[in-house]
Amino acid sequence: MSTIEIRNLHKTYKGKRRNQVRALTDLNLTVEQGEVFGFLGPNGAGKSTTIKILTGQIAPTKGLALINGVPVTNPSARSSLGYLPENPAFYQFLTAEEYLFFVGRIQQMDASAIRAAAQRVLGLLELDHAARRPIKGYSKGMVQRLGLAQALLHDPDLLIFDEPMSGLDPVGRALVKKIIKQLKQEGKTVFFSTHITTDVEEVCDRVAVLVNGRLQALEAVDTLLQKGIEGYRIFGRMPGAEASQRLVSPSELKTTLENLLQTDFQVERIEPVRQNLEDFFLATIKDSPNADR
Ligand SMILES: Nc1ncnc2c1ncn2[C@@H]1O[C@H](COP(=O)(O)OP(=O)(O)OP(=O)(O)O)[C@@H](O)[C@H]1O
Repeated sequence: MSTIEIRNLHKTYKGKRRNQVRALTDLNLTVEQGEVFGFLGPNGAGKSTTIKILTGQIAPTKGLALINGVPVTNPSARSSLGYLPENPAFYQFLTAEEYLFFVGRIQQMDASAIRAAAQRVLGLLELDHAARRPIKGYSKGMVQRLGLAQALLHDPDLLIFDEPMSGLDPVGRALVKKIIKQLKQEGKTVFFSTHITTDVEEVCDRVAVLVNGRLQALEAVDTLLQKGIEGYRIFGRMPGAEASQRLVSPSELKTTLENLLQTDFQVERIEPVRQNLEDFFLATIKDSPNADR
């Protein structure tokens, strides 16, 4: 059974004066246990809409979403779910410690479990120094990190993060990526939306690209990077000579190496020259027939 299953999902928002917005059209995808899954798409692609459906906040117009086989309309689907919304907002007058206590109570944790878990997540998100300060004095990055802390508090098996790196500086982004990798090592499933391709490239097993509410691509990140290989750079030197390098196409690699082995050229290393995920993402959006952002 898949951890997340999305079947033929459609969502149309009804605007004023019959202005309808079609946010999702026939979306199908599954996320398996232990996967880190990147949900990539430009602004307005339908990422938050999908996440709001998965977390039971809005209903789809048509189709079905399941968590561990349970329809998301059933609250028990969310029993082991940690969720970070796109723009987390908190009671400004509470301290982080107080807020986490409030969240822990909602998760039906007892006081001593909340205290231990709060200490753990505040440490993980590097907020321990500010734990007793009112949230109103927090920077944007601290608010985002508190959003992640509350999602992790009850140690859920599935994490759904809507743009987890949003508003974070490079140090904060690196910290969140490290946490996502740790979650994977613990066997957790992570589904997160973003429009930043490097975040996906560094931490995700698979990526789905959504454009104007339609799934345009769904691939393993490794496969994508492998597919994007445009050539190889061979580094080496002739005895006593300066180091040199040459660029060959994938089809030329074998013969070039065979020819080099007939000479005294010493091959020092071979590096693939490839498109990155950003190139793939931009090409996917460009090729999309309905890219009218
Ligand atoms: N409550 C709503 N009422 C009407 N239209 C909406 C509503 N929420 C979202 N939309 C529209 O649905 C489409 C998808 O929006 P959504 O927020 O899901 O995209 P997104 O991929 O999360 O975008 P972003 O990266 O900018 O957050 C957009 O055209 C948006 O304007």
